[in-house]
Amino acid sequence: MDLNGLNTVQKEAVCAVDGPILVVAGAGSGKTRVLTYRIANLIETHDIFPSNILAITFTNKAASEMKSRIESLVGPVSNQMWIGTFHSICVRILRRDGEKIGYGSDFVIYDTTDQKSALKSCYKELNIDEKMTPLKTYQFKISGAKNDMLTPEAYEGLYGGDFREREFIKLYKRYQAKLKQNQAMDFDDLLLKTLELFQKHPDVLQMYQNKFKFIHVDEYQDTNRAQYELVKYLSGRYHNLFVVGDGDQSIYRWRGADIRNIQEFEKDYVGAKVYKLEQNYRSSQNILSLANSVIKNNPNRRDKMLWTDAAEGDKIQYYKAYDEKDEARNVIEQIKKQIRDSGYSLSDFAILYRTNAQSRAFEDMFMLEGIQYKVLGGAKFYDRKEIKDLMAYLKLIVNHQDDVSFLRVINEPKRSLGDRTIEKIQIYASANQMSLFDACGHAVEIEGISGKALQNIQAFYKMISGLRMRLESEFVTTLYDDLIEQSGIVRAYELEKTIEADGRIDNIYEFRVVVEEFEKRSENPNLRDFLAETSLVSDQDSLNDSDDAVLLMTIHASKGLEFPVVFLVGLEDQLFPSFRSMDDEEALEEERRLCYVGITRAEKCLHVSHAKNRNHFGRYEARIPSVFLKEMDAQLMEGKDGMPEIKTYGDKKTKTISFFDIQTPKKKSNLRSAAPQRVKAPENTAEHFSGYKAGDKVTHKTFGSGMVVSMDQAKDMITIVFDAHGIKKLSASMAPLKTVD
Ligand SMILES: Nc1ncnc2c1ncn2[C@@H]1O[C@H](COP(=O)(O)OP(=O)(O)OP(=O)(O)O)[C@@H](O)[C@H]1O
Ligand SMILES: [Mg+2]
Repeated sequence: MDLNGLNTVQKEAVCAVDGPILVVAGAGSGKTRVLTYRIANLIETHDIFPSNILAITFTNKAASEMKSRIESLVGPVSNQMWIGTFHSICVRILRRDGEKIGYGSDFVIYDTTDQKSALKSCYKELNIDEKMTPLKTYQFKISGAKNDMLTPEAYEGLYGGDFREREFIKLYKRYQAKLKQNQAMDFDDLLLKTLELFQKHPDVLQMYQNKFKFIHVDEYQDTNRAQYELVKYLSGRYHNLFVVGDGDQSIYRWRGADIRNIQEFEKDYVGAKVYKLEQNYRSSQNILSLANSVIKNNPNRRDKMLWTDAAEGDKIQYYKAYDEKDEARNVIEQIKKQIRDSGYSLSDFAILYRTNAQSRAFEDMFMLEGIQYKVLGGAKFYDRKEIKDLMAYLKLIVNHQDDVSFLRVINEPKRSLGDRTIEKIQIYASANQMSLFDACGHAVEIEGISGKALQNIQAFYKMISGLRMRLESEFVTTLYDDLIEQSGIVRAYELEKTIEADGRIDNIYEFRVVVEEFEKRSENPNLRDFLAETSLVSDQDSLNDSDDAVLLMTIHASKGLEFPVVFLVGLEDQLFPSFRSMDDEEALEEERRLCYVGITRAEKCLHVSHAKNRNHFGRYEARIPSVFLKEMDAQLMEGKDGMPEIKTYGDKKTKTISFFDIQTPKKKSNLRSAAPQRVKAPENTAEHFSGYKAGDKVTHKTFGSGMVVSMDQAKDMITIVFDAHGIKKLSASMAPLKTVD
């Protein structure tokens, strides 16, 4: 096997075969690359069967990237290997063997929204007031208990105490019972139930221990207790466990991740070999030094040497914005400038922020300018109402027991069924111990349901049962098409005749593309697997590599990824670090690690910014720059737009001057340029404009056909009136426009 793409230590780690192995190293040092090569090497050089290999990654995207890299190294035999996230591996195990602990292979997976609806009905049944205890509070508490592997009973044993704890325990028990009754599991359950299966059925565990002779885990620093145990169980026989990670990038403490798992690996796995990688291949020297100037403020960390062969590179670009709109405006100006001056394309840029809500200011500005962008995670595709509805339909087709999905779609689109009618179905179902859907099969017997309501319920029952009968024999796309047709969901939106409804119809067809793609890539496509896969779509997964668009995502979602140019925005106290962490030392350290992750995503160029004012939940507030910004080594940075240039102060004597000490300079003459720096129009802009003139007919990728109204060369702006979307001002050089003859 060709190991030329590796340095000496990387090679040693790749070639180590037996026993527990830990690779610890800073960001961008090739940990994921080593893990990938090692798997290929096991197959190629040591003739290990791919079916004896397990690789656990942090996101589905990382899994599919690894799959294709391994496939390119060893060919299609790689298909027999298990690669996936903890959750998807557990789904696979439970689909095969879950019946031993009382789950049919058709169990459904509840995402956070389903989880909330289930909780909501538990609240109702137990008379818990949502105003006193928001759903989120107990949802979080349940997840916390599960991450610590505490069942309701175990939790009760530990914290039986006061009224609120007793209320919580009651709720936790009811919630678990409800899930069981619906043949459903939430994300945390997937891990717990797998562990339960292994504990109760040693023969099943043994089978998997024998199968997975070689086990790999990427991003090991972010494993929680349950994940740690799972790995421990699976590797219990052969002890061939290969994990890679970086303590400085542990950013999921709030989800129960325990940094000690990596710190104590050598104790947990006796005889473990440890490799440390020190060369960074991702970032320029300036970016690395900046990352170090921040992370070194965390006490209790192992200091790592991280160096690079790469040149110093560009200075870090700093921008103090007036408010969040100005921050977004600056980002777009910089993107345009770098595209013109340095030949980058849109997909080379990523905007990273602390909270999802920050994306809006950027989205608005991108839309205004007609620049393609993509938001990873957040309230995008899979969170949309119509997609949730369709998922619920599909879930109900697969699993009739699923009351949560039933309630979501029974009256969607409207079937003239009032709350009273639904209540009657609920009463009948619970009296006869059947699911709500099954109760619909007995609708004639239900007191008080007759006429139109009865007909509609029966039609609904017939439709879902009919689709279910064809589950095994039909293409998933055919089922999907028939569902749309028979449920009347599109027709109902068509009747609304609003732009919003049109958008929803578009999404429903967009979702069909998702189904179709699934069908193309799976060996044995079926609806159950489709649902399992889509329920697990994590933040990173809506990313489609081929599209040329600027990427927007939270720093959490950017883990493991890399981009030529990164904008780290919103560096303000209370936002980043988040307000929750301000008085909690450990939480603040976690935020600092998050900042380290953000900085180290950048390859060539990093921009950091903060706003002096920000609209925060509808209030306009003055903001204080982030403590992390103060920690960043000022000498590596370059100011802009009215800010003093940091470089001017970069002589040796003033080396320790903090970035913020120099914001109000005494001597003006020290400033290199205090005047706002205008982006110089590049030589060839005229050509862009000479391409268009007022009256030209054009087409735009998103807005369709339209006519040029006017142009402003200095601002790189072109105004177009679109047939279907009205007047838009777009960037002349970047908007995806074509002239029509
Ligand atoms: N020996 C090498 N020669 C050339 N490029 C390398 C080498 N090792 C790693 N790289 C490249 O460096 C970049 C970072 O590697 P990789 O993503 O594996 O790092 P990582 O340690 O997993 O980072 P992170 O901590 O962010 O997950 C990738 O583009 C990878 O292809
Ligand atoms: Mg990695």
